[in-house]
Amino acid sequence: MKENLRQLRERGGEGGGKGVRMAGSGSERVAVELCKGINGLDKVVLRGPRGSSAEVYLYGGHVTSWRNDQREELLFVSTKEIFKPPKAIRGGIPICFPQFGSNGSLEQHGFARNKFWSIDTDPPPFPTTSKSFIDLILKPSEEDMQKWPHSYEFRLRVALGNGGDLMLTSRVRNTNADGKPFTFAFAYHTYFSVSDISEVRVEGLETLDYLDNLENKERFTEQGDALTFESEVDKVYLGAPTKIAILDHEKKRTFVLRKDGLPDAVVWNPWDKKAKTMTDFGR
Ligand SMILES: O=P(O)(O)OC[C@H]1O[C@@H](O)[C@H](O)[C@@H](O)[C@@H]1O
Repeated sequence: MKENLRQLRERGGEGGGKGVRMAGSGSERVAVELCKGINGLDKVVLRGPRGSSAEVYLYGGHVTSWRNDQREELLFVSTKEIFKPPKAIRGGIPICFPQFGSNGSLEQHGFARNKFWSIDTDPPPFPTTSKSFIDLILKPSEEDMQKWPHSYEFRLRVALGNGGDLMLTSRVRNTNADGKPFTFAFAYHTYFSVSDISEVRVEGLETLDYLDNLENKERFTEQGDALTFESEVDKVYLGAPTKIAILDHEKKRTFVLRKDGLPDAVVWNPWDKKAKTMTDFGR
């Protein structure tokens, strides 16, 4: 990665950005490019060898785009999103940290999605076969420490695999001077782009217990086959398997999610009524 970043700094990329070109591919695609996004915010563009790409804003450490080899967008970002800090970006992959939802005294989903992350120039080793990846880091400011008195380093690697798969890896290190332990919650709050929601089903969560956020977090057991959507859904599935699939019949596309070290899975769809109350939510 050091080499990757050194090249990123030293070579000029396209569009006024800084980039590293795909070695030996014969193509002009830049594997990692730092450039300006909407409202001049810094973003990193990752490009795979056959057309796939991803975009990561340093604001929020937020993935805002993921395209497959056919260059189809796989993530939803609201058309009403204004990309103006300190508001969190609506869509893509918000990072929830150190709190999920309203389960604590901090703002909803914690503060990491409202912070400017940095490019991590010297991350601890983490092997990858991909050339298209970026390491970001978030450390608390003094103001953050007033709200949440723990010192940490949150490292996020976003990697685009050679087959166009997107992989996010998070590492949180306790840097408290006295070594005092702390607890935190963490989630990737991914917005997948789907067609007609009535054509979508989720496999892998059936028969699990869940906490229903629409029923005061009461615990229920999921019945029946795969999950389908007929109204607003906001459920936390407990002890979810490592593999979950989202099948979109209309688009004839399946997302296969693999997770490691994250016990639960949240399914949220605001449906039309709640979506209309969210000023930044639009297709
Ligand atoms: O609007 P936010 O803060 O990004 O949260 C989106 C949704 O996130 C879900 O996880 C919450 O359970 C919902 O209640 C919330 O509406």
